[in-house]
Amino acid sequence: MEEDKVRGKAEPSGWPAKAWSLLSATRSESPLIQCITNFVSMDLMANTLLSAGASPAMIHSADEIPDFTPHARALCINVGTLSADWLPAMKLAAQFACQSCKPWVLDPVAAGASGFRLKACLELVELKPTVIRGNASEVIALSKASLGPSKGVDSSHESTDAVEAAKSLAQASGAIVAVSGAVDIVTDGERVVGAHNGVPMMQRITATGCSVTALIAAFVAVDPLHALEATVSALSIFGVAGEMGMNLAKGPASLRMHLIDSLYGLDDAVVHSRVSITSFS
Ligand SMILES: Nc1ncnc2c1ncn2[C@@H]1O[C@H](COP(=O)(O)OP(=O)(O)O)[C@@H](O)[C@H]1O
Ligand SMILES: Cc1ncsc1CCOP(=O)(O)O
Ligand SMILES: [Mg+2]
Repeated sequence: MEEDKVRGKAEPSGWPAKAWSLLSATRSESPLIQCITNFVSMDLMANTLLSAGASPAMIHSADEIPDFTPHARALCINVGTLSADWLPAMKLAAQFACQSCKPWVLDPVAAGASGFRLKACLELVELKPTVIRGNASEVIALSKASLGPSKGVDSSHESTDAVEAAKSLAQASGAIVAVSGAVDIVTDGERVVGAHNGVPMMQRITATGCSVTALIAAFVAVDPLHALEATVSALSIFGVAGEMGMNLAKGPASLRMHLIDSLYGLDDAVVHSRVSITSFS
């Protein structure tokens, strides 16, 4: 019962306890997370989930979705290397997740880079993701339903430029919307909460954004009734792992390794001293 209280809505001063409770639950429950993701991120995403205690399955064939998706605790869909033949499976999996009352999380990689990609992302948003996590340029493109001045998968905006876009996307879609960056912003359309952890070098490793989206799926899997809290906690915990990893790293390649090791080794004391989450409204 005590655990239920801690897993509920975090009071402003209760964020570190909330984040620790969600990481602990992920370690003890080892939720099965189905990931339909891009070719670049498959390895780092699976290793991020494993190091956090979750159980990843990179299963994307439409032939397997009716049998498999209802058994997953959450689904992560990432359009990073999208092609027309993958989209039907993504939509089918989202539909199965919704029918089975399982949370699902969308990563709209490079949403504003092409008309094909933007249309696909908008169609996926129609299928009611629990959480949408992108960088600022992706969230602005999705919110305005328009192509952007695109740097491809990287952002040309700061996360703070995307607060209004995130709120309006959350209101229009019913999803929790997270914008990653120097400060990670999370909103349900009304509340706006920021996670202040992480290091700039995380942008120099491909698929850190994809991987934190999968970690969000794991945290939402263990606390589906508090998706905003789970989302901001996952972003903060991943950022703390980056900070701890940076203490040992010499550059992006060793940060990739040390980030994973740090996520695996995070303890109560480090989480309580490092998690930095504040409410903006
Ligand atoms: N300037 C920064 N300072 C600290 N952490 C950052 C910074 N930029 C990105 N991050 C972190 O790196 C991870 C990936 O975010 P981001 O680069 O925005 O995503 P994407 O790779 O999808 O563009 C997130 O955990 C985010 O918090
Ligand atoms: C480089 C690249 N190209 C297509 S998907 C991808 C990975 C993007 O990963 P992230 O959004 O986490 O930087
Ligand atoms: Mg990304």
